[in-house]
Amino acid sequence: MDLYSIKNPSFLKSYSNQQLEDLAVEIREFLITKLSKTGGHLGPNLGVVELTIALHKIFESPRDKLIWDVGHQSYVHKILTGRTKQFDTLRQYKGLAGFPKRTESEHDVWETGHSSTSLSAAMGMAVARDLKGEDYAIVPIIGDGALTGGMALEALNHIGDEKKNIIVILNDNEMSIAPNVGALHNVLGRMRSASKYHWVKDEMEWLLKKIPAVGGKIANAAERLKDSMKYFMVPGMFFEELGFTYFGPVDGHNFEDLFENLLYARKTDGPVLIHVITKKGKGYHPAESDKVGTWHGVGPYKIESGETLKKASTGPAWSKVVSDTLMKLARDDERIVAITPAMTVGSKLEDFKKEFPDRLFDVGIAEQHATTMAAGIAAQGMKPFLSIYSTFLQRGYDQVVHDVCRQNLNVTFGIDRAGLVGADGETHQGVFDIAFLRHVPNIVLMMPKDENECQHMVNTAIQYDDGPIAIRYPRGNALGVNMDEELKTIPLGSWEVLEEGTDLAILTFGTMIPIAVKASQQLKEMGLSIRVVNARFIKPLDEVMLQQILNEHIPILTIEEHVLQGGFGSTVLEFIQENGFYQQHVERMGIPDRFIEHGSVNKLLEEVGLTTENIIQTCIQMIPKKQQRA
Ligand SMILES: Cc1ncc(C[n+]2csc(CCOP(=O)(O)OP(=O)(O)O)c2C)c(N)n1
Ligand SMILES: CC(=O)[C@@H](O)[C@H](O)COP(=O)(O)O
Ligand SMILES: [Mg+2]
Repeated sequence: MDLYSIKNPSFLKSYSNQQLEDLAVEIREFLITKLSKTGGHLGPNLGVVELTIALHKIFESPRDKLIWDVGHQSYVHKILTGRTKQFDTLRQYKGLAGFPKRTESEHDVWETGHSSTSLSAAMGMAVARDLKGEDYAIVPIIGDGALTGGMALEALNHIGDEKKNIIVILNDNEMSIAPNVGALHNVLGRMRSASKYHWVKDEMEWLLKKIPAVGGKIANAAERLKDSMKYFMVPGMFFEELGFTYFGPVDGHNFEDLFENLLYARKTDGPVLIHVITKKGKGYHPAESDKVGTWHGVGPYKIESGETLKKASTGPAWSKVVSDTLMKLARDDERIVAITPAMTVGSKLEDFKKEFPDRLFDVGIAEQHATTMAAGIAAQGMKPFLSIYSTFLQRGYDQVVHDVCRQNLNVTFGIDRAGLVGADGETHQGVFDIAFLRHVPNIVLMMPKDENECQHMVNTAIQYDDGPIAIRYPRGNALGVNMDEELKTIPLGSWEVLEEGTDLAILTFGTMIPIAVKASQQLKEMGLSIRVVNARFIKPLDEVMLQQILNEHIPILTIEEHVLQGGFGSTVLEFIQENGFYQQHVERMGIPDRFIEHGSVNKLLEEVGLTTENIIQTCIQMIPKKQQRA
């Protein structure tokens, strides 16, 4: 099959199993080759090649609804639905998205990116289908990692009770990003080793009923016996007890096994859960043998060796600066405990885990639990450090407000991936956390300009015992500046002037500092004197310095790699209004009121106007002409 000729999955109906096997080989080769150039979620997609083919053979997408949980494993689905030729642009600006996208295809019936939403979406679609009297299959595909997400369990609870016709495909590869964790993972482990429960049950009934006269009575007795046998034969009665008909374990790389179970499930009334066993990274040795999670999401690599092609980086990964500093502090401070919701690898906490195995907790994809657990740890006088991506902290918002800040507990938030993240696109941009945190009483919120200030901020947070405190830092690598030997504490709410200036003051922080300084230096050559202030504390503001600037009656420009609505600039505007500076000229630069799609961070910064050139133009427009002539 020429993958580029695929327009839709209908061709699969006429394919023999051998042809499907050949197709699977072709798709694997395609993925390994293409992603060696573009990068992407190679491991997850290599694991679902046969499963995706089987689903599109048995079901009629888009009439039947395939819902991909997280959606990082939807590349095969995208190939089978006519998007092969777009893979050269995978996760690139205006290119093919790395997750399902409704504007890309009618087969993408639900958009994902954040984990554990598929079952709730499926239930919603089932409610609508049944109320409208329509008839089609609804098939969420959820991984064993995503199943540890709280909302997945909320949905299972509801679906099982409402008895909706939904066919849940549990794609169990024993991996989240890293090896999966949790009691549910252990239950699945017992299920994986169980024999095929349903075939044993049905074959036995069929045989018993064949015995003339007596058989019927024995069959009834056996029925009662069978139900009690269930408890022995299906250790994972977990799903049956929740109201699902459980099928499994099914070999997710065996078409016959997949077809039998999918066809059986399709004619079964009520909710069904098919427990499919797959191998993450199947077909590419480096990914298949990955025990850490390196091949979950990768950059470009050499196919032969599996060696990833490292981009020239300036400084260390921001996440590593944070975790190394935390390790240094943890050696002398036994109060410190690190928590991650399933992102040990991404947050560079492997070394912390090695050195302090009893003081690192990977709670699974459970951000709400992680946040309130941190509160519980702090309530007992310890110092929890919750390392959590900005975008995933959105899941724990109520826990931040209700459990951490309201009780004023000493939780430190390491808000990783703060700012534009790039290739993962709009579901992952870390551009809302200032807006959803700064208005919460008791929280301190800061962002370092470089890795040296970052290590001091981690220290400042650990030494701070007056309530919750958050450091936000970006994805990728720091600037490559020198690191002080000794850790310092930074006075809370203290900003610093980086460039002196008398015509206009730029207030900014974090990743925007370099372009603000560059703009100021270029404007200086044009005769304009632009102050650049490192407003490294977003809450509390440095009210003394801000008051001084306001008393100079010079224009103020705030710049942030964060949404404008409710961001840092809004905080400055509120202060100005509350302090009666009604004539103050303020302009704000930041991310506009829309979702920012995937692409390189530099390209996205350009798209939203966060560039040196745009800062220069904005400053020129803000400074009165006469002043410029002076
Ligand atoms: C709410 C949320 N938290 C964390 C993540 C990061 N994440 C993406 S995929 C993944 C692991 C998913 O494991 P699983 O569902 O088993 O899929 P697999 O990669 O094994 O196919 C995680 C933790 C996310 N996308 N959403
Ligand atoms: C699909 C998903 O949510 C994760 O795999 C995410 O893509 C990881 O992001 P980083 O690459 O920034 O760790
Ligand atoms: Mg998994």
